[in-house]
Amino acid sequence: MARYTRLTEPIALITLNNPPVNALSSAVRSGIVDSVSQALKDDQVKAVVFCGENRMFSGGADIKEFSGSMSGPPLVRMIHSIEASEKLMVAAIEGVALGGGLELALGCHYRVANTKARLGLPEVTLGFLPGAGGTQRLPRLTGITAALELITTGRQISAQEALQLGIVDQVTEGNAVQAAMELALSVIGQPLNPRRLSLRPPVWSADVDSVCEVALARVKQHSRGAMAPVACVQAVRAAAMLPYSKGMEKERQLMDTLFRSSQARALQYAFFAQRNAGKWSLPNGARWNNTKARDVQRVGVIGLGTMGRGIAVSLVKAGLSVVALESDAKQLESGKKAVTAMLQRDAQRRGVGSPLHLLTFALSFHQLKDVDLVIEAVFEDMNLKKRVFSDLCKVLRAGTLICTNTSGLNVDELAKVTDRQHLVVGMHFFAPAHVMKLLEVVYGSRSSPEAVAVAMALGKRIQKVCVAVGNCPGFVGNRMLKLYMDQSLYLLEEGATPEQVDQALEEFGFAMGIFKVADLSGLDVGWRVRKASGLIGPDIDPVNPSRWRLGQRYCPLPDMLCQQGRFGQKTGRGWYLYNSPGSKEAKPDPEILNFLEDYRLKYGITPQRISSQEVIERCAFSLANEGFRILEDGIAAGPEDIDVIYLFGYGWPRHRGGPMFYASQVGLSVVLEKMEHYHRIHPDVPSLEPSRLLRRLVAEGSPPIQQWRNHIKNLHSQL
Ligand SMILES: CC(C)(COP(=O)(O)OP(=O)(O)OC[C@H]1O[C@@H](n2cnc3c(N)ncnc32)[C@H](O)[C@@H]1OP(=O)(O)O)[C@@H](O)C(=O)NCCC(=O)NCCSC(=O)C[C@@H](O)CCCCCCCCCCCCC(=O)O
Repeated sequence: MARYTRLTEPIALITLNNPPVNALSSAVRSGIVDSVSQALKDDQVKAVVFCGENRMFSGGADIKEFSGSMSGPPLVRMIHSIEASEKLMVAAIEGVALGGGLELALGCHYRVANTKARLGLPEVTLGFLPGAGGTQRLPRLTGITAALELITTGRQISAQEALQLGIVDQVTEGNAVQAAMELALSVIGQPLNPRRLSLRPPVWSADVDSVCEVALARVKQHSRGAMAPVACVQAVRAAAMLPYSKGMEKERQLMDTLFRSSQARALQYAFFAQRNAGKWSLPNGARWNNTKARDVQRVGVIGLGTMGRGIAVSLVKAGLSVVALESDAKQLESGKKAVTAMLQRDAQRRGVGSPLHLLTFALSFHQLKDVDLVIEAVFEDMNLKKRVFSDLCKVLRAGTLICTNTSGLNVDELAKVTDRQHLVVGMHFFAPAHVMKLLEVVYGSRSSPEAVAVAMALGKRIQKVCVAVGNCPGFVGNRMLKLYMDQSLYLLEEGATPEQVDQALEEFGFAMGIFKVADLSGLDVGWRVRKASGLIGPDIDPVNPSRWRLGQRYCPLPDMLCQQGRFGQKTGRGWYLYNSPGSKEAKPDPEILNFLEDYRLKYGITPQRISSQEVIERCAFSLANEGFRILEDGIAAGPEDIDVIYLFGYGWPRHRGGPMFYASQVGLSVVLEKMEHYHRIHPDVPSLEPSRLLRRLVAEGSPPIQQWRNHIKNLHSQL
C-alpha cells in the first residue's frame, strides 16, 4: 500500500499505492510509517520523496473508513513525525493532492507539483474540516485570508495558483518526482526548522477579527445551516491567535463535534451516492459495465427556447458539434443571438477561445441528416413532440438516437411514432440547462441498453450528474415534486402564507422556498400542463372552482392566480410581489394575504396555525413517501439515485443527504407514524397514505439505507 524504493542517489522514494485515488487508508498509513522508519534507519538516505502510483498523489483520507471504527496509525501523528524528521521530506504532487493528501504534503519540508495537478482541502464538503493539521499549517503558509477562502469552500486550485499562494515551492511541466529529487539534492543539508510549518508562530495580524467576521458572515449566508463551514472559520482563526499545539487542540475539538454529526454522515452519503448514480442498471440486467456506448460527435437540438438554448450551450462547451434547429426564422434569429452571447460570455470568463465554429443554425430538418443524436426540446405538448419525432425519422440515418427533453411525458408513447423505438430515450435537463447539473436519462420499455449508455455517456461528457430512471408521469423528480407542491398548496388553504412555508423550507436548508421557485419558473407553465391533462376544463366554474378533481382533493389556488395574470417573476406578480416584471426580489404581497383569506372564507375553511415543523414534515415526508413508491415501482434503482436527483435538480440541502436519506435519519418509524397521522387528518389526500415499502421496511426493523435495495428486490418475491 506504500512502496519503498531506495534510489541510487541518497534518496528514498515512498509511493502511495491504493488505486484509484491513493486514499490514505489504514494500510497506506501503515505502509508510510514503515517506509519512513526504514528511510530513517538507512544512513545513506538523506532525503525522502513522497509520490503516488499512477501519477496521482492522493485524494486524501479514505472516506469509506469514516463509517466504521478507525484503526491504523493516526494521520495527524504520522504527518507530525514526517515533519519532525531529521531527514529532508519532499512531496512530488501529480494528479491531485486533496484533503489528507495535501495535509501530508504540508507536513513535508518542500512541495513540487506538476502543472496539471490540482490541490485543495475539500473536507468542508464532507461535513468536517481538514483535521490532520490542515487548518493550522495552511494559514501559516498562505496567510489567513487565502486559507479561509480555500478551507471554507473546499475549492480546488491549480498548481500555478498554489505556487502564487506559496503552497508549493516549484511547478514543473515534467515529471514531478524527477523535479522533487532534483530539488531535494539541491537543498540537502540546509536547516529544516524554517521549513517546519508547525514551528511558525501564529499568523496574527491586526485585522484578524474583522477578516474572520467577514468570512463568518459569508459562510453563514451560503451554508444554509451547514455547520462545517462555520467550524472551519473557527479553526483557521485559532491558527491566527494560538501557537500550533493549541491550534491543533482547537482543530481536534471542532473535528470531534463534526466528525460523527448527522450532517457529516449526510454529506459523505451524498459523495458516494453521486458516484453511484453513474453505475446505472436497468431492470433487464444491463448495466454501465456490461454495455458499450458508441461515440457521439454531432448532435441536433430541436427548439431554441430556454431549454434548447441551455442544452446547445452545454454541448458546444464540451466540444461537440451542434446543429440547432428552429421552426421559423424569427425564433431562430432570437435563439441564435442568445446562444451566441452565452457562449461568448462563457469563453471570455474562462479566458478561452470562442467555440462558435462548432455551432450551425438550421431551419430545415434535412440539416440534421448527419447527426449522431438528436435532442428534442420543443414545447411540452405530446402532439407537437410526436410530429417532430415522426418528421425526424424521415431524415435521420438509421442508427441515430432520438432523445426527448420532456419533463414528464410518456417516453414510450413518443417512441411509438418512430421507426426506432429502441433508440428513443428521455434526456430530462433542468432549467437553466447550461447551469443545472442534473440530467435524468429516462429509459422506456423498448429503449435499448446501448441507447441508455450513449445518453449517460453524453451527459457525463457535458459534465452533468446523470441518473437513469424509468418511464412514468414526471419520472422521478417531477413525480415527487407534484406531491411536495400539493402539500405546500394545502398548507396555504389550511392557514399558512407563502412566505411562512418558504421560510420553513429555507431554514431547513432549501436554496429557495417552493413558492419562490414557482414564481421563478412561471406559474403559467403548470397551468398549461393542468389544462392539457384535463384538470382544468370548460366545465370548471372560474369563480368558485371545485376543490375536487378526478376523484381527489385539488387546490385551485395557482389556477386562480394565473387567471389574474399573476405568472410570477415574469409578470412582476405571483405568490410574491416584485418591483417590476423580471425583477428577482420577492416581497410579501398583502393582496395575496387578502386573497387567501377570501378563499378560505368562500370555502368555509377555518384557518389553523401551521408550525414550521408541520411544513417540513408534510413536505419532506411526502417527498420520501413518494420516493418509496418510486422504488416499489422500479422507476429508480435505489434511494441514492432519488437523493442525487433532489440534491442536483431541486435544491435539497446537501447536508441533509436527500429526502430518502433524511427519512432514514429521522427514523422510518417516525416517518410512518407522521404519515399515518397526516393521512388520518386528511383522508382526502391519498398520497399521504404511507407507502407499502415504508411499512415493510419499518416492519423489518428499519434497516440502514444502504440495505434498502435488498428489501426492494424481495418486495415482489413470492418465496
Ligand atoms: C480524487 C477525485 C478528484 C477523483 O475524481 P474522479 O472523477 O477521477 O473519480 P471519482 O470521483 O469517480 O472517484 C474514483 C473512485 O475513488 C473513490 N474515492 C475518491 N476519493 C476517495 C477518498 N478520499 N476515499 C475513498 N474513496 C475515494 C470514489 O468513491 C470512486 O470510487 P468508485 O468505487 O465509485 O470507483 C475525487 O474522487 C474526489 O474529489 N475525491 C474526494 C476528495 C476528498 O474529499 N478528500 C478529502 C477526504 S477527507 C480527508 O482527507 C480528511 C483529512 O483532513 C484527515 C482527517 C483526519 C481524521 C482524523 C479523525 C479524527 C476523528 C475524531 C473524531 C472521533 C470521534 C469518535 O471517535 O467518535
